[in-house]
Amino acid sequence: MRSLIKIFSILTKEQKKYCIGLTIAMLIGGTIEAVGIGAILPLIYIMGEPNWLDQNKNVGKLLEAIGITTHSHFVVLCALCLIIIYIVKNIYLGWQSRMQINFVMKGQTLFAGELFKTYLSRPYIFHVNHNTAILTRNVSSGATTAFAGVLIPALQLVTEVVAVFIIWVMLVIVDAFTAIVVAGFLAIILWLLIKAFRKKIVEQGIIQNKYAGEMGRWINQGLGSIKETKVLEKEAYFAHEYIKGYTRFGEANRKFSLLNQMPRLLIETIVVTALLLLIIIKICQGYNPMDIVPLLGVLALVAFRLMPSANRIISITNTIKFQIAFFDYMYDELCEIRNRLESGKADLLLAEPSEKIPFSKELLVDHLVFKYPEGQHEVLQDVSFTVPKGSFVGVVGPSGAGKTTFVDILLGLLTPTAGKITVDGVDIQTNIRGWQANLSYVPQSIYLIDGTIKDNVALGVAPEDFDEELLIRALKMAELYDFVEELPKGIETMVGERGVKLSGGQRQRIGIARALYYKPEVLVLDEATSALDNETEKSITDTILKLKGQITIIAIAHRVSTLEACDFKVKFEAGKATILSK
Ligand SMILES: Nc1ncnc2c1ncn2[C@@H]1O[C@H](COP(=O)(O)OP(=O)(O)OP(=O)(O)O)[C@@H](O)[C@H]1O
Repeated sequence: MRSLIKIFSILTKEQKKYCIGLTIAMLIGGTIEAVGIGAILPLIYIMGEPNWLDQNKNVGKLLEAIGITTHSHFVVLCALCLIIIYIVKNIYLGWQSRMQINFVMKGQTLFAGELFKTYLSRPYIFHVNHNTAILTRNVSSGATTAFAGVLIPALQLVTEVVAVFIIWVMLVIVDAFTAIVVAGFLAIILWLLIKAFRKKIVEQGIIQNKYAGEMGRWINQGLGSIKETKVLEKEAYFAHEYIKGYTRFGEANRKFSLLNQMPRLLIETIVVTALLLLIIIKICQGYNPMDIVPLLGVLALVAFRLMPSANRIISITNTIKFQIAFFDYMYDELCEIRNRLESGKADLLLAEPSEKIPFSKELLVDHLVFKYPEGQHEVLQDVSFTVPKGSFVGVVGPSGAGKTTFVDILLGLLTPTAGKITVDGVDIQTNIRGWQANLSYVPQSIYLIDGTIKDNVALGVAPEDFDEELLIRALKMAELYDFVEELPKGIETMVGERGVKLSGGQRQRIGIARALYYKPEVLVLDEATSALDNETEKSITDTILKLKGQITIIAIAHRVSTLEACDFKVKFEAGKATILSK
């Protein structure tokens, strides 16, 4: 019940309405199902009673009116009615399944998309602290678990309980006392079994969930660094770690499947044993076996009608319990999505590019302090300097000095612990998107999508906004144009996953072309030319320098040649920054 309320609470108002409609449809479906099962009994009864029409004169008269006078004709009529009941029942159940599948698929698609949006929009520091494999698992399985793993089983549980109740009422009509005693007996067994297995099943759900993430992590790590994996001959290591995770994952699934089978076998054993014990006791008490046949017949009928439903109830309850750990883990995020969808703010999450913050004078780094949430000490301590618009600033310093951290703050990815960066007096933190609209960034390692050169340079640009002239200009500036021109497919050449079909230097130059395509006001380079040979590096630096004065360049670099033309250098060391004139 708690799960049902919880799962219901993640739905939007519209989904709740649909869900209530679906529940009603499922209840009707359950009733029709029960009626379908029950309807066979009267047919069998009538077939065994050749004098039925004589005993029920009123019905007989009615049937006469439609030309049915013999018992055989009456049986044929009943059979035809049953055929119609079954056809109608199954058409209805087919329609109900369609409704159910539509609801699940639409809900899953909506929530999975929103979950991906949620993660994309989380601050950079969230991604620093979260493993991508876990986020991938959440996006791909979170919504499926909520809808197909918990919500639908919960609705099935409700309908199953109602169907059982209807079957039970029908059995009460046949033999009230026996139906009540057997149902009470089955209910106690059911309750005891659900209680006995609950803890173990939840435990296995937690384990399965944990190792699903672990497996993803080892796949990413092994395949993501395939070169190192091969050269260091670590194939066996990654395979072993993955298999270790999969074994635990498989073990949890195996235990769950076993635990899920147990109740069915136990119920059957208990019910059959109880019936047979009853025979033995009655015979020991001196009853004639023939005398106990009628009682046993009814008992067996009640027990065997209710047993499959009892099994289904346990199986559905167990499935929910198995999934509930992951659902609970995802609950807050799913609620957050619901709130966003209901407030109509879903589209604001991935906002359109904002208006640029005007940048006409200077960029001021003002007493900047930064400490990583899980870091031991301040990486930046009271860093201050000014970058006039149009200047070229070199950022230098030993490894681990905080250069990338500074750049990440400048890019609006990290929030300073204290101090600020202002653009013409406006704190960038007050309008990060507006500030980012001025920026282009070339990181140390470029991430290329598995698309064409054009897709990678004009990344995310809609076909109607694509500007070929800008692309050619950017390729020329990044010293890539000649290379691309020689390719049979030119800018339509596929680069392979993460650009595996290109050299390191070509990948780097695509990154530079990508940054230049957007005609930024501020170009931030983090070791952007370090993968290039001296000649190409010089020629790209010269091209970029032609932009000097028009755009502001902030470049982390180690090579003296890259920094030759800079206006001044900022040296980071032990958290402090000092200005070095060229
Ligand atoms: N997520 C993090 N949590 C805690 N500490 C971190 C985190 N990321 C970086 N650091 C620490 O912050 C310090 C500065 O790192 P940063 O990457 O900014 O240095 P860097 O000057 O760019 O080095 P390099 O030239 O080697 O790239 C390092 O001591 C690093 O260990």
